[in-house]
Amino acid sequence: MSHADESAFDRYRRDVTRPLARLFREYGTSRARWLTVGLLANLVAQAASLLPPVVLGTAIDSLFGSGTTAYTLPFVPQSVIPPTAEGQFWFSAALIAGSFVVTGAFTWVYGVAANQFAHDVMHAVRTDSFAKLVRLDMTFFDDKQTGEVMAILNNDAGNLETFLDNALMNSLRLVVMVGGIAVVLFTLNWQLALVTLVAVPAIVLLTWWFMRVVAPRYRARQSANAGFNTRIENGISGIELVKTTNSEGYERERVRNASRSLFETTMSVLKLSYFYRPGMELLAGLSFAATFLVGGYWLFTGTAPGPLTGELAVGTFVTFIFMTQRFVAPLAEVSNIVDQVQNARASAERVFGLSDIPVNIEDHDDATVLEDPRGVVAYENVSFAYRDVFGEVASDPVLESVSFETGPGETVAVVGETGAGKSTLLKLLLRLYEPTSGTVRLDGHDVEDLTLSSLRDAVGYVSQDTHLFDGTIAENVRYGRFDASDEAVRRAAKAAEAHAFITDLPNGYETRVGERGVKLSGGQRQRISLARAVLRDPPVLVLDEATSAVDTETERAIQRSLDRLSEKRTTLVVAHRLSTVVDADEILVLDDGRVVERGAHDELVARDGEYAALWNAQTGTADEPLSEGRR
Ligand SMILES: Nc1ncnc2c1ncn2[C@@H]1O[C@H](COP(=O)(O)OP(=O)(O)OP(=O)(O)O)[C@@H](O)[C@H]1O
Repeated sequence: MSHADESAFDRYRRDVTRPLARLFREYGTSRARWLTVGLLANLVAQAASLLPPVVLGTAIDSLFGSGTTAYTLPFVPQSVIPPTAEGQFWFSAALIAGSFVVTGAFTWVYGVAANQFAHDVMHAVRTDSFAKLVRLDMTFFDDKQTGEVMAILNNDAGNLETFLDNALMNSLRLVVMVGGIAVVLFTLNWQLALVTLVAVPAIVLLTWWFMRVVAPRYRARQSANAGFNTRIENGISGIELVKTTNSEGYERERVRNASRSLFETTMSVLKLSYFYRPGMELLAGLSFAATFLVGGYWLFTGTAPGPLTGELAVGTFVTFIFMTQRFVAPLAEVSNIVDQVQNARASAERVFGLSDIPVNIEDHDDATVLEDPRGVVAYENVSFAYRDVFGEVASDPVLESVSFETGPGETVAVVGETGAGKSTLLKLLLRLYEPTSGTVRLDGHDVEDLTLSSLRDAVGYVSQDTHLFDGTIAENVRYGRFDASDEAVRRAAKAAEAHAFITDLPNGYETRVGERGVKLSGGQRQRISLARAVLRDPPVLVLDEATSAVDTETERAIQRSLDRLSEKRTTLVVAHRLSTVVDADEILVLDDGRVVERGAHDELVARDGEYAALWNAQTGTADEPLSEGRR
């Protein structure tokens, strides 16, 4: 049974190095303008917000009360400061108001730029991930890890966005705040600054420890989340089976287990946060208390405490107190930032894990575009075994040395017991999988040497699983030939014996099907799929049990129109109902991946072998000795 812990993502994700750096490299550099504007605006906004406490401190010492100290501001040339006390007062007021205006304006700029950057990156990540997804080999989808895929496109993209939008800007704010405050405080009074900032190394150490310990726990939580999604997705898509087999309890239990694992992994992250968050707040608070204690004592007694020397002005102390408070708020945010960074790291690993899964079935560099395909199909000694996503053989041989040839106007039917390899044989022509040995040719070209689009354009394929997209009937028939005219859609539907039932629907061809529309029967769905293939007017038609769900009469009608259609076409069919293949030019009887008999219907019946037994069983014409001989 597949489980999120063993998925293809995990294998490739493990090898992703420095995922966040890669995110910037692959997505950030081309959008560097927004990022730079955002970062610079953030820098200016934060720097401006540090000004008011400094101005206040200076004003207290030089303008208010008995203040006699000269009016000076760090980094401000004396020449721009007015000479009179009144001028200095208005200057201070203007600086304070101005700094708020600058902070407001630049916060707006940085908000716009950061949002633009983050959402643009996310848009690219989402679309790239989906583009990669549809390129992946079928083997990937055979694993049914769709829940995990959805998690990448939803959760992971969201986590990265929070990181790019929030965490990135908040960490810059933190660096500017702590760095800017440190510079100002050291300029004002380096001794008291040492007291205020003594907690910083401890804060750095605590954060470093937290990030190291929490990282694997985040990864486990993300895996558990994906596993939970997969579980839900599987349960819902198989709901009919769940109900008809009374398995609601079983499914509930499986979802409960997946949810418990999500709960436990989340708690294991939170348990660490319980220590980290209060630890940070405590350290930041201690730094505030130490500043108040040492600075307050210094002012109160008028002498520098302990080894400290010199004087402390009241205004400087006020600036220190304000600044220390400014410094507590961003520090308390560190835990959020760490949270977002860890989430984003795990998400980026998964996004790049997906992007690193190799695609084996794609156009070779020198692939040929098949022009004017005729439809000559040849299988030469084709053997095949299914492989897993990692390219390792995952099944016993499914096909062994199968050879046949066919061309325009001919029909080859493949029959045999269930699991004999019939569908697999047809899928190799579309290069959904590649043979382990031997060659499949179309018009003399190895299908592996053709471009996938020209190959698949030349082959109309109706599979056992008929899929209809949410949309109108006409849109569904048109799928793959999006520019087909209404008239062409009707003609195709008529050929597939679908026209009559479609026109009976409330809105005819414009009736919506799927999630929000009319539900169709299995036979109706098959006929729409068939119309879709017919509309594409390909030289090769591959029909895998394409009429198995329609009644015999409709099947005959379809057969007649297909016969007309297949006059110039090459047709490969898989059918369980042998009555539909009696007219085939050649019938291949597959048994356990080998062609055990081949020939036209009459020859095969006369040969009295495997095919004759199947035929007799289906038509009920078996005479006793034959059927006994078969047993
Ligand atoms: N995606 C897959 N991965 C691994 N094994 C597979 C896969 N699809 C099919 N098989 C195996 O390959 C064998 C042939 O399957 P295939 O679907 O070709 O048989 P079939 O003759 O078309 O059967 P049916 O008549 O039931 O449709 C089976 O044993 C099946 O279990």
